[in-house]
Amino acid sequence: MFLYCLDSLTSSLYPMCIPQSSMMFLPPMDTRMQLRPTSCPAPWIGNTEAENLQTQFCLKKEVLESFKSCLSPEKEIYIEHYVSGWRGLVKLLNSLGSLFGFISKDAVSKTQILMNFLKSENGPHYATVQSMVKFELDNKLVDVDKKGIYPESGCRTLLRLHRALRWLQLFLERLRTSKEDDKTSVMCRDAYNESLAQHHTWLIRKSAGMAFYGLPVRPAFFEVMNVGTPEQVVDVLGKAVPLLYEVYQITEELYQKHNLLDLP
Ligand SMILES: CCCCCCCC/C=C\CCCCCCCC(=O)N[C@@H](COP(=O)(O)O)[C@H](O)/C=C/CCCCCCCCCCCCC
Repeated sequence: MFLYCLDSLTSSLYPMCIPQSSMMFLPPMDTRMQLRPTSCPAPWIGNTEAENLQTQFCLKKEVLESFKSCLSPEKEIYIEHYVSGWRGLVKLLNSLGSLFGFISKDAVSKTQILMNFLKSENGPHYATVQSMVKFELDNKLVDVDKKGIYPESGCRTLLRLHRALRWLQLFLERLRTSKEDDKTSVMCRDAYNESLAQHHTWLIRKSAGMAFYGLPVRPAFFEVMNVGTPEQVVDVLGKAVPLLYEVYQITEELYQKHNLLDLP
């Protein structure tokens, strides 16, 4: 069945395809059709009033630039810019509607944990992923032997985002090479099954699976990215995907070297 959803950024209607069998999982129609005014953000977006104002999202400025700046010439990863890239993505996610609220909340809580470390007295140790790993390992602040004593360590928190980065990279690559009629929900689901899903519980997998049906169709999705024509979107994605892959690979190798890839 086709539903027409009000896009909170463009205030236009976009169609999304939802199978009849999934309708029972969706929020009531009045919630789905609600127009969220730009001055009335979801409550989990940012830290300050200013941050919370939902200005128009720009993929290049808010995601690509942040992930670009997060790599130092020595290939260290600056946590501040890494987090800022995720916050840009969360902004985009929030603009897609309340169906994605549970995903957005989790991403915000993870970025907040890392920001809190950065702002703490140990902040300088959290400047880069490399320095954070060294600091937490040297001071035994990580559950390397799987005890679950440090459920909010920086290493464990970043690992969750790191796994999500793999999903993002796979999803964007599918989006980049897709055709106009290809389904975003299928691209998203396939990328998810290939990456994050194996780390999630049954309930999260089912909820995520339902949420994917609420994704806008490809042309509407491209519009939300606010990059320009479909050709320009494809061009930007062509730059974003290798960049995300590089950040992912650096983290993956670092975590592998220190046996941190299975932190509970
Ligand atoms: C340029 C276009 C980009 C497309 C838009 C992308 C927007 C993505 C924004 C945020 C992505 C969400 C990142 C989610 C981080 C999830 C971390 C995680 O795995 N958390 C789980 C484990 O944490 P702990 O319990 O061990 O602390 C947690 O259980 C998860 C809860 C929420 C569900 C996460 C489902 C993730 C689905 C993949 C993202 C789908 C987004 C679809 C929108 C395009």
